[in-house]
Amino acid sequence: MADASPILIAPSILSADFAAMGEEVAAATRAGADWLHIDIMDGHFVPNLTFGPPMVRALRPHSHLPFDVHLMIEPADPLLEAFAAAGADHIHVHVEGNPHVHRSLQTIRALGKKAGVAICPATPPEAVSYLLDLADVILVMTVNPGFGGQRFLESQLPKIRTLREMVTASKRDIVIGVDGGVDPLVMPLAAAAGANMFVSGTAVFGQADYAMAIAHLRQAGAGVPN
Ligand SMILES: O=C(CO)[C@@H](O)[C@H](O)COP(=O)(O)O
Ligand SMILES: [Fe+2]
Repeated sequence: MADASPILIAPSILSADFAAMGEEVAAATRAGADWLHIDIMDGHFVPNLTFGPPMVRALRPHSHLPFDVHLMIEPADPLLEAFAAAGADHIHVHVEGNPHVHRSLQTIRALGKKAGVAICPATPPEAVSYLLDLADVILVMTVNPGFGGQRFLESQLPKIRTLREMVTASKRDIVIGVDGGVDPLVMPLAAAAGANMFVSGTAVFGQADYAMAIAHLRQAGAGVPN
């Protein structure tokens, strides 16, 4: 998961134009995104519905960037193979709602993909402590999952700090991502707490100039000691 850039920006297509998704993905790619974040919602684990593997497959030709697929579905296991086959590069499974999440991560890795574990605001950081041997990414939800455009929960900053300490102690190269309400004001706070991947929907796709929006986020998080 090593990257030349210490800061990874992953625009979330949840805030893109659903009627022009292929072009939106291509535009975010041209604009300098590092990963593309794809939110999968099932109307059960979260109170909203988005799309499934066919959308991931349809978008695949529109970008060479890693597809970062955030599964807000319960259960996730029956669909891991389908998302991998559709073109997902990283697959995040929630610790909540997936009692055998360690096995889910094993499955994702066996499929040749990066394994991510996502953690909701009300879940303590210790919930991922027995997953550090497998996780490539920890995705810290900084809003309650289900919708874009919510306010960043500053209550999650101590959790990010704790997770950074846990990752350092594990001696594994695990990306810590933040997802929800990320904008240029939030960037230095989350980066200082130890995040190095930043999902942003509204602050990218809600702007007229995606390249400027991504550059602004990157700049705001750069050079922050953690
Ligand atoms: O997973 C989710 C929401 O559940 C996120 O990926 C959102 O799509 C982020 O959108 P903004 O908060 O940046 O608008
Ligand atoms: Fe997400």
